[in-house]
Order: sequence, then structure tokens, then C-alpha cells
Amino acid sequence: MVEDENMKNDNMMSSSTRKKNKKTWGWRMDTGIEILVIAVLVVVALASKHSYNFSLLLNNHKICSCSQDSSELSGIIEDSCCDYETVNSINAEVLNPILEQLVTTSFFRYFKVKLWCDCPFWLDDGMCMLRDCSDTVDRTLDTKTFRGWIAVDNPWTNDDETDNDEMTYVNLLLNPERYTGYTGASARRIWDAIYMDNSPKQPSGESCQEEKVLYKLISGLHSSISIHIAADYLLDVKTNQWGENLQVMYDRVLRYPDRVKNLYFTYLFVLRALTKASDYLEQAEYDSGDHAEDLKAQSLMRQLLKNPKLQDACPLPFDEAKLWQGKNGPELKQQIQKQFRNISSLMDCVGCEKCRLWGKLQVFGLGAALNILFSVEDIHNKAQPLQLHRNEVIALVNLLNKLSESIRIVNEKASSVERLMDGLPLEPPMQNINLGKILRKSVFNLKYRSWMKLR
Ligand SMILES: Cc1cc2nc3c(=O)[nH]c(=O)nc-3n(C[C@H](O)[C@H](O)[C@H](O)COP(=O)(O)OP(=O)(O)OC[C@H]3O[C@@H](n4cnc5c(N)ncnc54)[C@H](O)[C@@H]3O)c2cc1C
Repeated sequence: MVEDENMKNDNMMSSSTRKKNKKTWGWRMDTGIEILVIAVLVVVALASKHSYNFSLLLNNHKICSCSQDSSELSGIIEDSCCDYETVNSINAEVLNPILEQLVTTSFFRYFKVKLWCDCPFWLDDGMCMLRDCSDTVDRTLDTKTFRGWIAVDNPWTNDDETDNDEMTYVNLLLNPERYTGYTGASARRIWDAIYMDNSPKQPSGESCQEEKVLYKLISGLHSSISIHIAADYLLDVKTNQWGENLQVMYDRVLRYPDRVKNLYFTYLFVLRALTKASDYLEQAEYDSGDHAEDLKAQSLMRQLLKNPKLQDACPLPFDEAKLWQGKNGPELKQQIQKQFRNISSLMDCVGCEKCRLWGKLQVFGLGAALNILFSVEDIHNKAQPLQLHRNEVIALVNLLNKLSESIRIVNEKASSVERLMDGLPLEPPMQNINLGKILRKSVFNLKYRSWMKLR
């Protein structure tokens, strides 16, 4: 009936009305419009070459000059000395496989942490009673003795590491970083406080280089946390089914090029701290009481620090010597140190125990990296030798592992996320060539729309 009615109306329309009514006649285009559409498609094709495309992460050119600003995920990573392609391959071939093993050794799998939820910034509004807090940390320990656990206080972080009464040892392998259900006002308030209160601007409204570094470190860490949440997500509460949630990964991180870039930046920053402390870490005693495990930890650490591929490909992941150079350098350093201590204190406000554990560990690891890069002027200076305590080394290595995992996940999932973004099924169809043609067309159209949105 409706079709008949439409046909009647169709026939009643004059040809001039048809030309005007382009919506109704979308597929009956005259030659002029076809030419216009082809021209638009050519422009789009050229533009999409410059659009945000995950495949660019894997297909870059190598240039080596620091501090290149780029709006694309290609070439040199901003404020660093390595390019995306090199970082991806070094991470996949060297760093990630070694780090994954290193964090399972008995020395590196225990972290000493104060897990109290005693927020110094706002009154307890019941956030520690949230349902999410039921996601508690598994405190099971094996009978290993914790030898050689000497603590010194780090000026970049808030917890007093020497106060043993408040500290608990946690086996990180029993408490993987993943989705916990912690969300809503409590989580939001912490991220807001971190970004708003700790990213001060100059009177001109411009952020200085050092402040930008702090912002990028936090944003990169935030991206990594979100990627871990998305990679290990509770998909179905009823059946307790866990798995990856690519939509969350895309919505929270991958659709924002800056967040991905900051992840790479944070990774290189922490990697630079590790390589700067190379002599110290190579000679350090990895003593957990389990001799075989400790030898393994030592050997893996050497493999990591002395890896020729890493040294060749990315000899200076970040050039810290460029910071604090202005005449206000020392004051600025104090100010940023204070800001970072505030971020560290904010971790006591995290209303979910497992999130607090990983939040603290990773902020503590960043504090260790800042300490290595900025508190010790000359690492070989005998008068002021680098001193790291065990918990700092554990946090630094576990943080680097988390960042490294995030970069691996971003690369592994990039094409699936891209298909999802284009509204396509995750697995490409195997045989139907015509369907493939149609899909390619729609990918093209959807890419154009995404490109327009992302601009
Ligand atoms: C320290 C800490 C640790 C946490 N750990 C966990 C955990 O282990 N498991 C878990 O399930 N939940 C964890 N959470 C909660 C989780 O991070 C989110 O807050 C929560 O899932 C809600 O997410 P959201 O989509 O509202 O955005 P959020 O991730 O809360 O982001 C808040 C706002 O920050 C901005 N933003 C987001 N990402 C970035 C970025 N990379 N760079 C710059 N700005 C950004 C955006 O404006 C966004 O709206 C943690 C929270 C905190 C504060």
C-alpha cells in the first residue's frame, strides 16, 4: 500500500522537482553531481591520508631530532628522541617479553604499600564504603622472607616509606590491574583534581615545558590505566564473563590521538629513567630470599639494560637535560615537585582498594623516575650517588611493564578497533569478494565521517 502510494506520488512529480529533491533521489544522480561526488572523494582520499589512522603507528619514517611537535601519530614522538615505529618494534621484540618475565620473579612481584583510604583533601563522604571497595586486594603472601628491604624517603612522593607500621606487602600477580567497577563521582573527582589542581598555567595562560611534561606523564598513565580496564573487562555480570571491551578502549583512549601520544611519551620517560640508572640497577642486589629466582631477576635485568637493539635503536628515549634551564629553574622544580606530591597524596582518596594499589604503585614508579632524572644531577657523581630503595625499583619496573603492555595492546588491537570504528564486523569476511567491495566503499565513507569528526 505504502509503496503504491509512493509510486503515485513519484509519477506526479515533475522532472524539475526531482532534481531539486536530492534526498529522495540520492542514487539517481545526474552527471554533474557524479563529477562533483568524484571530486569530493578525491579530496577525501587525500585528506584521509593525513587523518588519524592507527596504521600510521606501524608505518613511520625514521628521523632523529628531539622535540618535534606533530599532530600525527607518526615520526618522532613529541619531546622525545625516538619514533613510533622504533618504539613499537623495540617494545614488541625486546622490552615487553623481558619485562613480562621480570615482574613475575619473587623480587619484583611484591610491593610494599599503605592501603588505608584516608584522603587528606576532602571529608570522608562514604567513598571508602562504596560497593566498589568490595574489590579488595588479595593480601595472600607466600612464606618468603623479605630480605634487604631498606627504605629511604623519596621527595617526589607523599607516603613515608620508612613507616613500616602502616605498610602491607602485596603480591601483584594475585591482583592484576583490570576493570573493578570503580566509576562515578568518586573516580571523577580524583581525575578532575589531578588535572585541574596540578596543571597550573603561567599568568599568560601558557604552560611551560616542565608543566607540560607533568601533564603528559599523568595523561599517559591515565591512558594506560584505561587500556588495562578495557583489556580485562567484566562483559557480563550474570555469567561473570571477562574479556576485552574494544568500544571502551576506543571511547576512552584511541579516539584521542593526544592520549595515545602521551602514553608513548610516558613510556619513553620511564624507560629513560631506567636506562639512566642502568649502572645502579645492574649492580643492585635482587635479594628476596629465593636464590634461583633472584638470579633470574638479575639476569633479566641485565638483558634489559644491556640489550644492543635497545641501545642502538633508542639510545636517548628522553632528554631530561633540556628541562629546568630557565633562570627560575630551581623554583619551578620545587613547585612541580610539590604538585607531584599532591598527586601522590590524592591516591589516598581512591575509593577502591585495588585501584588504589595500582594507582599508588604507578604514581610511586613515576616518582622514582622523576627522582632519577631530576634529583640526581650527575649519576656518576660520587659525592651525590644515586640511591634507590627496593620499593622504588619494584614500582619503576612494574610501571614500565604496564606502559609496555598498553603499547603492545594498542598495536595488537588497532586494526580491530579501526574496524569497530568503521562500523564493521571485527573479523574481515574471508571469501565474498563483492561484499568486500561494498565493505571497502563503506570504510571509505565512514573514514571520511570519522576524519571530519576528529578534526
Ligand atoms: C588512580 C586511579 C586508578 C584507577 N584504577 C582503576 C582500575 O584499576 N580499574 C577500574 O576499573 N577503574 C579504575 N579507576 C577508575 C577509572 O580510571 C575511571 O575513572 C572510571 O572507569 C570511569 O571512567 P570514565 O569513562 O568516566 O572516564 P575517566 O577515565 O574517569 O576520565 C575522566 C575524564 O578525564 C579525561 N581523560 C580521560 N582519559 C584521559 C587521558 N588519558 N588524558 C587526559 N585526560 C583524560 C576526560 O575528560 C574524562 O572524561 C581508577 C581511577 C583512579 C583515579
